[in-house]
Amino acid sequence: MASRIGLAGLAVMGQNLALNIAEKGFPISVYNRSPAKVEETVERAKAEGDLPVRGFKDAGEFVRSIQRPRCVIILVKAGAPVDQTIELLAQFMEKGDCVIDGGNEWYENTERRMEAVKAKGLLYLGMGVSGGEEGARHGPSMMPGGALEAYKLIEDVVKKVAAQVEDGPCVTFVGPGGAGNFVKMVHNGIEYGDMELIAEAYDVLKSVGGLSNKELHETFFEWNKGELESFLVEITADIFAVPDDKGGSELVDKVLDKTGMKGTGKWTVQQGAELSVAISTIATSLDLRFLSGLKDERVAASKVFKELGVGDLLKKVKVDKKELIDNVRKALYASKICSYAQGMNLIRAKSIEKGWNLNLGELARIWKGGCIIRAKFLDRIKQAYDRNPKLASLLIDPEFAKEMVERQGSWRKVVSLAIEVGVSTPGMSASLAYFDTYRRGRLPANLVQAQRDYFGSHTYERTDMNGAFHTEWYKIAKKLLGEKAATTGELHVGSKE
Ligand SMILES: NC(=O)C1=CN([C@@H]2O[C@H](COP(=O)(O)OP(=O)(O)OC[C@H]3O[C@@H](n4cnc5c(N)ncnc54)[C@H](OP(=O)(O)O)[C@@H]3O)[C@@H](O)[C@H]2O)C=CC1
Ligand SMILES: O=C(CO)[C@H](O)[C@H](O)COP(=O)(O)O
Repeated sequence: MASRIGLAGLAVMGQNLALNIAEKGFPISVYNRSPAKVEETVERAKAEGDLPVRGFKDAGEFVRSIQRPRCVIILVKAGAPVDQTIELLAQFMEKGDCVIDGGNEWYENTERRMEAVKAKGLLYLGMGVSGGEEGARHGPSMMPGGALEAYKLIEDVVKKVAAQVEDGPCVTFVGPGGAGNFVKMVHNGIEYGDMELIAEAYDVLKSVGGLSNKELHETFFEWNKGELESFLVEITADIFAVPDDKGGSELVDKVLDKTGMKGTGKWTVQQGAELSVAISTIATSLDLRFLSGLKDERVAASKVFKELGVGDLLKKVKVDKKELIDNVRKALYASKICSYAQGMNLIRAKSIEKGWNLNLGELARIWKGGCIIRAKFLDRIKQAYDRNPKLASLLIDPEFAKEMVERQGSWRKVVSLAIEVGVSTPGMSASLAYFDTYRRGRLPANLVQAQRDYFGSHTYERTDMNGAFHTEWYKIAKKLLGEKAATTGELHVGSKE
């Protein structure tokens, strides 16, 4: 009997997603470039409950083993491997069949491929999948975008395979074109932000508060019972409890402080710049990955500044641990709100640019389970956008605005304390600065505009009348201040260039 669906690419994600699909009752054919992974997957399928998985080492036999219209999920390395896999499989696919790329792909590649396969009569979906190994195996969050007609071909499968939350499966048809990949990309940008903010909370608690790994485990464990309840806080609590199997204390202390990355966070920040959307918390978390990479430089710099006395700043503070833990919890929560607000604004900006008509509330809903950023407060983010789909920013949703105001005192204390003792909290600081900038009706941007007009005749607008204005700042200042300088000798005129 023909399989309901096929999956090509049997590394971490593909292998686990294939077993998940089979376990949900959909017979599946699997294929991988290197045959060893095909055997491995089939063996796992047997061992994990005699699941209906059929392995193929020949691409043609693989495609022909699937019921028509054939749907094939591809889960290989993003970029050229996806093109090569499509080229291989498309030879055997027929009009009406559907290719679904489940990788972390650049959305424009999806749009290009969608057009390319259309010539052969094939349908195409770019479906971001989140949840890592565990999620893929037992229920990920999935973000399919492309042709609705294509989504309808796999809707029954993905709805069963996705993580299930109280208001449905964590999958939805995101939108046309590369919308699914774009949304997954921003999900990953938010993931970077969350991880950086959690790391800063850890640093403050450990470096300033002197918490042991045991205390850190207990703190994060407790936090996970409240407003911060989330997958990343949960796994952080676990990490502090894992001993080093090579001896000594906990393993986390032996992990080199250099963060790796595959690219989706960088794309998110590039898109922020492209669309003129401030995503400073997310951008800061990317910068911190760059700075973490400069391990040798940082070690050398720490010696230079220690000799000059900066390394001793920490010794000067005494903190109340309980109060610090409470303040850091509130600072982390408020910072997270800023980060999610930024990510959502980026998605909306893209949606407007591309005419995708994305539903932010529904996106928050499908992130409630299965994915890496799953968190209790996503339900409230969903509600905020359901209440007002045109909400300019999460920050001004009445519920979130109130929460930020309630936490701003603690937030400021944590950031000030960190600055005082020289422990950097760039993500929390960037979030606080974002909040403080966004909530101010008047910024010093008037001075920047005046400077631009002074040196480049770029013109400026006025607060009290319409139109573009230019002032001969230099000439006026020279005349006015030059005269004064001549008489008092106190004032000086700048130069035009
Ligand atoms: N790992 C994770 O936690 C997550 C990964 N993703 C994304 O899912 C996708 C798959 O990720 P993952 O499972 O980690 O696998 P990898 O990204 O490590 O890719 C390995 C797979 O790609 C195949 N491959 C590599 N080059 C080629 C090629 N030129 N032609 C054909 N196949 C090729 C490999 O085949 P072979 O065995 O023959 O080398 C193998 O099946 C990626 O886009 C990734 O970013 C998304 C969410 C989470
Ligand atoms: O997509 C993912 C989770 O959602 C992957 O785990 C991704 O690899 C994470 O990004 P990076 O490797 O850049 O930290």
